[in-house]
Amino acid sequence: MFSTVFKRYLGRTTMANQQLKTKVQELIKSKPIFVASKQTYCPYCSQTKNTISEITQKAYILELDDIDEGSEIQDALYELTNQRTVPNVFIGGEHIGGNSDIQALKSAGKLDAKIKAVL
Ligand SMILES: N[C@@H](CCC(=O)N[C@@H](CS)C(=O)NCC(=O)O)C(=O)O
Repeated sequence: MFSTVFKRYLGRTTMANQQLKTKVQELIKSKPIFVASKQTYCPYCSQTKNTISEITQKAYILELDDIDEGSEIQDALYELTNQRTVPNVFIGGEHIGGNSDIQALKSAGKLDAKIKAVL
């Protein structure tokens, strides 16, 4: 009995996570710039958002600490990118990485063109 209930619960959970993962994948594909962020305590997120906002206001920003499904979305992003930390940035559907990757692109003089190419 317990095992049946547990399996049903697990099955639903897996399905929900798969649906969420698919939703996240769709967002990443459809948004020119996608940033998973945490607004309450993450200085790396602030720096990334500031850097991107110097180039465009069109970034799609998901504040994971501001939404109910935030931690499940963080799990989905981990499965998709092997990166659990925020910020987690995609440009034109391509996984860029975190703030250090954004700052490295900026320092190399490549961020501006990379962003403008997908807008
Ligand atoms: N090297 C990373 C550092 C990012 C980082 O450490 N982010 C922290 C928040 S400031 C994090 O994701 N901690 C785990 C969590 O919040 O779940 C980068 O450049 O983006």
